[in-house]
Amino acid sequence: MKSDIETRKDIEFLVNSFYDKVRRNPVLNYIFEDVVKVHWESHLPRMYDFWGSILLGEHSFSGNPMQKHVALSKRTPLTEKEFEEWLRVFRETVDALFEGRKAEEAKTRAEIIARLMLHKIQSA
Ligand code: HEM
Repeated sequence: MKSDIETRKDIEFLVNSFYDKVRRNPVLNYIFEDVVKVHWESHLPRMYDFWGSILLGEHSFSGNPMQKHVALSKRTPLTEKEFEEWLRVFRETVDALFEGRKAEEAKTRAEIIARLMLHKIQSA
């Protein structure tokens, strides 16, 4: 049986596994590699902090993801298609690795945030 997301190590495993898949994903990869040329060494720790704050109450993340993604959408299309694919890969990653209340919460929170982001992008 799989266990739930409980520790910072679990968060790191989830985030690393998710972005391993994103980096092999034809819909999403070019945004990270070609449009933004993401520095993975700094992006991944920010994402550990983001999810650690949401799921473990860490208070380690400070930033403005909404504003960042609105700005990103001016450089490359971020539509329902990209968000659906992001969520599909995220759900698939969570379900492959974890099971439990926090795992469910991760998927629900991702969906709520994605919906809000898309709404902000469409009304920007
Ligand atoms: C179409 C879907 C998405 C794409 C293509 C995308 C892409 C990106 C990119 C390229 C960055 C910038 C990395 C950098 O500058 O180093 C970023 C940052 C980030 N993304 Fe997304 N993202 C998507 C959806 C989401 C969703 C749904 C969430 C939350 C559930 C999220 C959370 C974040 C956070 C927290 C950051 C860091 C912001 C910061 O550094 O202040 N993203 N994303």
